[in-house]
Amino acid sequence: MSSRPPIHGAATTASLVSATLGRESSSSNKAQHDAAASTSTASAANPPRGKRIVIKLGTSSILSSLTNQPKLSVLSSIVETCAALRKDGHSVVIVCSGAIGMGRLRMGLNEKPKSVGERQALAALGQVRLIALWDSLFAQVGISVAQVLLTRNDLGDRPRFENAKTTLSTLLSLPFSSIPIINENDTVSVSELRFGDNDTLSAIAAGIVDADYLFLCTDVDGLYTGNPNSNPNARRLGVVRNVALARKAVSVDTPGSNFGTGGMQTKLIAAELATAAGVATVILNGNQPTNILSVVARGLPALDADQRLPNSDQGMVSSISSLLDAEELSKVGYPPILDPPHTLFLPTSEPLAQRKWSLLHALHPAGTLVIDEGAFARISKPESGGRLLPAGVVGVEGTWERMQAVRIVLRRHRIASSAEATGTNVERDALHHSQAIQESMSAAALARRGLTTFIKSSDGSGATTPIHLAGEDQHAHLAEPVLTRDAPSELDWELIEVGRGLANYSSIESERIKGIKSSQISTVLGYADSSYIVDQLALMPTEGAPSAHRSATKGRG
Ligand SMILES: N[C@@H](CCC(=O)OP(=O)(O)O)C(=O)O
Repeated sequence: MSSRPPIHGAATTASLVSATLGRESSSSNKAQHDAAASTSTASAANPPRGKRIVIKLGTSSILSSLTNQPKLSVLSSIVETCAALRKDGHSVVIVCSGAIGMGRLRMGLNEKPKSVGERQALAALGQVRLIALWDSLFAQVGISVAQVLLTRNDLGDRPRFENAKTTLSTLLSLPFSSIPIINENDTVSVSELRFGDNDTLSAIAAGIVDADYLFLCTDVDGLYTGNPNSNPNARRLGVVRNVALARKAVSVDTPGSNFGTGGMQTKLIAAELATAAGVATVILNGNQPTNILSVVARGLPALDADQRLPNSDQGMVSSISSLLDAEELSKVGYPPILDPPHTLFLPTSEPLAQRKWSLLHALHPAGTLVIDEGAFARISKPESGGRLLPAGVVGVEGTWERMQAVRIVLRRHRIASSAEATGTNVERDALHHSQAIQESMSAAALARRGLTTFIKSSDGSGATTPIHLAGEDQHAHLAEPVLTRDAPSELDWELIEVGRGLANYSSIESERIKGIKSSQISTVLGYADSSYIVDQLALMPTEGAPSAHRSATKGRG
């Protein structure tokens, strides 16, 4: 992730920081690097850097489902926990739900709001109470809080994303050194522009502030394979190294709360987003917030790089367990059963750079550019520089202005998807020369993702021949492979999201320049601000992954 401004918390003490640092090694993860730097070089000139910690509090952590009243003792404990973290040099951001619940409490309503208007009105009535409560509690320990309300739209383009980042960084730095308290701006969020749950919002906030830890506080002790209240065989996951694989071990029957909108599914999505940004993510019980201190003090297991999973392996690794087992943990001096109880998701060993992570996960895409296979082959090459020419664009969907984020969706033969699914065979009756060009481009793109494309004989013998990739470069100059057979029917195509980027042209302009050469842009539009239709393009770590953003649908050609 990118560099950050220095953190100025309260005066640091040796206690928790040194306990944390002492456990960590020179493993590849960001937190460990930071910690190692702190232990070895701490001096007045180079003060130890505390952790940046995001704490997400669900409605169930704030309000009692029995009395509907604020859990004052829990809230006070959160305040004491945050004060202790800051005293030890860490900085804290809170993402707090509960505006609608507080609004219901204020207005004496037992029922959940039915209409959007009611929800928005209750959020407006409740948010003021919520922040007033926090303000008065934190004032007791001399800490200033700052209210930050965000919508998806506020993170819709790079300038607004950077604004949010600057505001949060400034709030955490001197002379402010405050605790930002973030919530979704429910009063103006409409359904398609909502985060919907604060788990996702907290993961995005953790990525924005370049956090070391994200704590997802909920009403159970961690992530269980089933509902521990009804299933005696449900067990809590300990240290998870791959969220996508862990998801498979978890039943949909995991508990959520009555008050909130999230559940374990949204926590898994949040963990996936945050760990991809290099943020260790912890699910624990919000009724014992002081447990956060112990988890931060213990630090992360000191693993070698090969014991961790890189981001690009999400969903594709079967040989390594998604969980660290007791033996692996004891080897690195880590308890096999986590006490206090929680589930720890390790950050990926190769966190995405923040620019790429924000494009893939944080910026809200305003629309879609559909590209052909030739264009996909070109943008898959490092030398493409993350830029897309208009020539390879075959479709424009949605409405956007310049510099807004857009999805890049590959339109490819449905047949090619079987290559991805099986990793081996493509059935094909015959290949015309021009089709072979297109196949080789597609095969090359798949090969760069570790997949091989084969031609399977149609004589029933089952013989397969790998597509030879040597010719790929000699065809790379072709702007658009030419098909000699009839255009495929719409059933022959499938659409799959392969990345995201920032649009250099609005959707209206993009519609006019799609499929043309860059040299023709000024003729068509009367001006040409860029030869590329998209800049700063980020491809998904593996094709179409992560699953939360996967969009594989059959569509029109
Ligand atoms: N923004 C909403 C929170 C949405 C919500 O319920 O989230 P959560 O309790 O975390 O599942 C509110 O403040 O009421």
